[in-house]
Amino acid sequence: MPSRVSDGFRSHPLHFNQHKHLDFNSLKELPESHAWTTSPLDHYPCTDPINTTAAAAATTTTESVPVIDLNDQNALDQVGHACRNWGVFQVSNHGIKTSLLHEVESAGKRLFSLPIQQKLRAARSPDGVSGYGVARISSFFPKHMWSEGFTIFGSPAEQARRLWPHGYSNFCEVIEEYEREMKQLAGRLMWLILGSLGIAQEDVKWDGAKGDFTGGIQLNSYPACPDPDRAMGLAAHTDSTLLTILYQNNTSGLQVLREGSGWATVQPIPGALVVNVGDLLHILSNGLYPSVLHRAVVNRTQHRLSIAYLYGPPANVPISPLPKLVGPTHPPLYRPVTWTEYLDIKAKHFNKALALVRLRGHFNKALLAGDDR
Ligand SMILES: O=C(O)CCC(=O)C(=O)O
Ligand SMILES: [Fe+2]
Repeated sequence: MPSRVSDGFRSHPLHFNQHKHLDFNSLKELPESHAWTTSPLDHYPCTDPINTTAAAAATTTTESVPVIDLNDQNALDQVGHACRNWGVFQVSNHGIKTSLLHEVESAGKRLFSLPIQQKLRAARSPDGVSGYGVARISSFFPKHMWSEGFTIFGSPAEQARRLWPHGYSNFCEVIEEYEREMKQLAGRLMWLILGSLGIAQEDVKWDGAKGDFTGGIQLNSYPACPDPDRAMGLAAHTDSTLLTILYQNNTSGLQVLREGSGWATVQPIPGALVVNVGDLLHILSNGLYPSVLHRAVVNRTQHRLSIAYLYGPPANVPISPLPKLVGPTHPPLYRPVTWTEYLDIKAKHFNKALALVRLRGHFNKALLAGDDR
């Protein structure tokens, strides 16, 4: 990860010793620290206070997230429709071998099944990016989440060596291959998504780009939970990425908020990948493609694993609404912001970040003044 992107995380250290590291498998009851007083399923932030309809819906819906076959000749139109109406879709025929998906899944399982003391040897440091720990968004919520995570930006070797001093090479090989393949797929998906907005490669200038588009891997583990209705796997959030590609094992848990309808479960489809619009694509598209609010719920019997590939632009490139999408009747809604700067704002203001880079000066100041963190 380019150092300047990691600066976005480092400027707001997360103090993990405030957070409880649990040995989830040994617990027969949900501890108070993890029991959400109101149903956690009703607890979610409003991403964009200007848009209150999203915040009004707390119910669930049986509607299904679109599934798109990338080999379908109508894939471009389907992607456009899904991004505009959902901010998320599933893809099949994406070119990633099922065997690689299975390998990365078992690498994740191997990691999370280690004894807690061993995992803590690779704990993410308070101002660090990579390693084992609780979700970064934990500090914004009064209760802990029923999950553990492992973040990898850059080479996995340093962290993997701490976990398995004598046998880390297989883990690293799998992760590195997964990173390479995901980066390629993410690039392809980004141009497909932009293509669906009528944007070609020559329409976009990545000003002053130093370095490459890049990504990181977030492994998430959600152990079976003795009291799932009072627990939260991962609280509602949007991703601070251009886009995220998520592989989930055969256990459901991911839910996305469909505006006007409620929370829709993203049913796992063997071999398929979930693609969601992140905050930076929301900005590039001038709000046409919404960054989707999503969360993970847990269940009583099955362990769930998910692997997110978090894709973003070169750290120093200002991201702003694309010129082709703005005009006299469509003024730009967001100011330019680099990935590093955006991560910094998100680390400090979480769900208010997108509203804070929105071009409404007086409104943003009011938001900052009312910041309740
Ligand atoms: O586990 C999931 O399904 C969601 C994970 C997620 O949202 C994330 O890692 O940002
Ligand atoms: Fe996410």
